[in-house]
Amino acid sequence: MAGPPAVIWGREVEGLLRYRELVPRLEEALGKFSSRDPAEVIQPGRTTVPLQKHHGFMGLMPTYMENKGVLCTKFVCFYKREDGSNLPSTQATVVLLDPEYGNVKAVMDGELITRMRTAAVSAISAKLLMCPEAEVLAILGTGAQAMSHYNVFTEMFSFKEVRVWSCKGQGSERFCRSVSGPVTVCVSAEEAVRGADVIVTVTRCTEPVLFGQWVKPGAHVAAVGACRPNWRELDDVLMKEAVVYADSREGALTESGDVILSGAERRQPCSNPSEWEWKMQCPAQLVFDQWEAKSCKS
Ligand SMILES: NC(=O)c1ccc[n+]([C@@H]2O[C@H](COP(=O)([O-])OP(=O)(O)OC[C@H]3O[C@@H](n4cnc5c(N)ncnc54)[C@H](O)[C@@H]3O)[C@@H](O)[C@H]2O)c1
Ligand SMILES: O=C(O)[C@@H]1CCCCN1
Repeated sequence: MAGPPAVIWGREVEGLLRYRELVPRLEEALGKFSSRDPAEVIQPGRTTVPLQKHHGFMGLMPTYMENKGVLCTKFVCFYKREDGSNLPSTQATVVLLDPEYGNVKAVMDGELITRMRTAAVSAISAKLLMCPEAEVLAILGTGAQAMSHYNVFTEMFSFKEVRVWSCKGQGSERFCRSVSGPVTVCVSAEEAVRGADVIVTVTRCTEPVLFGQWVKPGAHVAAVGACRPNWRELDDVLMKEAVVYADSREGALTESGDVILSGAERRQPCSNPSEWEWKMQCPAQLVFDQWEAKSCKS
């Protein structure tokens, strides 16, 4: 008889997760996911339940890695809070099961896991796609994802300048206090992104905040925030000019408002997966991925 599950919460998760270990594991797992070998990763598109009364959604994100013996799911609730409340916009729990018996082995606080996993995957996309001489990073948004993106991007790369912008300056002060390096706070999204080599969009907005006319050719954009089919962060111009990469084609075509609503041309996947579902990853033990659209303005 299996014992009760381990509960790994809050500070304990914080003490265990390090980008230097997480990033290579994610690279490996996303590569396996792209291979489409069911013994490596089975990860159906997530099921999303609207929580209309609370302006939110619950997503169920199961994954099985047979070869690794990892069976797990994440439950994530995310909200579009308009009331100025301080409640978090994302809460998550990760449940790890024994694939042979089905018993729960561990229950983990998924909030930090979500923050770090998402940012790590964006950083991996930059590692593979950004121009090697990239000097300027711009982050649109100043919330939880903005901070985790700042942390992993500055740990993995040497930018000369990091700029940040948020709607009405919300959270900029807290952002500057919380991160450990220099930041330039910009008064407009345009000011932040003009001339930037890498742009991360991590806002909760539902209309475009990043416009193609501001983005310099060759810039790499990690578009993270618009994770519902009717939410946007990038405008049609940028989407149509960009080469778009996603870790899951199905996910992007089901959940990415930027992909779905822009009418951007879709190429069929080709025999070389790196051209479409490239060597992107999705986590291993911490498996619970979804889509994440990345574009690289050509
Ligand atoms: N793709 C993924 O895997 C993934 C993972 C986690 C979170 N997300 C999404 O990323 C987004 C950011 O997540 P978070 O946890 O940092 O949220 P957060 O609430 O901590 O921060 C949101 C930021 O967006 C800004 N903002 C809100 N409304 C805006 C608007 N209309 N225009 C411009 N900026 C606006 C806020 O000022 C804040 O800086 C959310 O939409 C979330 O659902 C996606
Ligand atoms: O997959 C996730 O963890 C995120 C949480 C927030 C909404 C979008 N998806």
